[in-house]
Amino acid sequence: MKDLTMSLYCGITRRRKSFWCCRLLSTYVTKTRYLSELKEDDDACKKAQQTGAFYLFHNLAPLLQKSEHQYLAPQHSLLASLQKPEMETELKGSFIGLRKALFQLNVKDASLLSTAQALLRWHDAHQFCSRSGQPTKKNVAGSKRVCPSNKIIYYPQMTPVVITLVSDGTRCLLARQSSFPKGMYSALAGFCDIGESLEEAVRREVAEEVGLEVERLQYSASQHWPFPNGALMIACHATVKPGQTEIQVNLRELEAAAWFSHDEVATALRKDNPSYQQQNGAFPFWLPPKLAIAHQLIKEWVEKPTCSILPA
Ligand SMILES: NC(=O)C1=CN([C@@H]2O[C@H](COP(=O)(O)OP(=O)(O)OC[C@H]3O[C@@H](n4cnc5c(N)ncnc54)[C@H](OP(=O)(O)O)[C@@H]3O)[C@@H](O)[C@H]2O)C=CC1
Ligand SMILES: [Mg+2]
Repeated sequence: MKDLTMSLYCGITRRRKSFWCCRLLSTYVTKTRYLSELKEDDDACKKAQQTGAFYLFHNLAPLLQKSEHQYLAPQHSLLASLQKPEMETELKGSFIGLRKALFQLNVKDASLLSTAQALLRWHDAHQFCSRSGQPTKKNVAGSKRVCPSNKIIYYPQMTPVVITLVSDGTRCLLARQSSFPKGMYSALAGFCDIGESLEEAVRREVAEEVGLEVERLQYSASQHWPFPNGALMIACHATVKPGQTEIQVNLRELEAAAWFSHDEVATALRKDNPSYQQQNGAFPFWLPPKLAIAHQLIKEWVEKPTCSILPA
């Protein structure tokens, strides 16, 4: 049972009724302030847990129910202690790896489960103070851990990753790693180095991976991404100078990279993930699923390939 209780993640969805202010606040502001209060106030958080809704995890795998071609993520109120098999039988579901299920969940559940898993993984990896070596203690909300001997507070950390769709004005550059599913190409991604700005990370990653110099870039959006250990994906469009488009693939990082025409990309975007192999043994070209920010970047480019981009 220890595993299950350790892995409970509190996703409180019901608002406290007694919360009021002098002026009328929007639902979003009220909810945000309530959640912020729960992070600071252990007693309020314990109280909220009595009426809150929970996702269940076991060894970082959420409890899900299979329904046709999708997974459902049921929420539960506080549960009696049960062993894993009884829990699965009782709740008519099973604990399934997030990597397997993520693309078959609705957007809200996928986002909450990814956040919950990242938080659980961080707690699991920060059981001890790196200064004193003593066990750290988590607050009730799970928003921080404190070392009782020297009072150092540890907050959950995120790793920034840049993801860039490079264009030469008419084509876009897509690449694949050998670990990607067969035939899938994506935008260039890379972890930010310590001390780097977002712009510097984009320029370095593009130079390292495909040997090109970025001339202009434009921020698009960001996304929390649960794999491999949770990252903040920061997505940008970038252009290279016309006439300086010869790719030199860094084979230590990528299996292949190539320029793709607007038509090729627009056609691939309309297709689902093809799992079949063609007669010549090759796999058809396809793109990351809708939930991935790479898909959003590529879709934006297809819809507006010549959007104005700022100097890098
Ligand atoms: N949501 C989306 O649409 C997409 C998300 N991604 C995600 O972006 C992430 C980064 O892309 P990727 O091309 O692999 O990154 P990189 O190009 O930076 O290469 C990864 C390598 O960098 C090293 N590295 C440096 N810093 C870190 C760190 N903080 N954590 C882990 N490894 C680090 C590791 O090398 P070593 O093992 O030798 O130490 C690792 O194998 C991936 O985790 C991937 O899941 C990628 C594409 C699309
Ligand atoms: Mg990379």
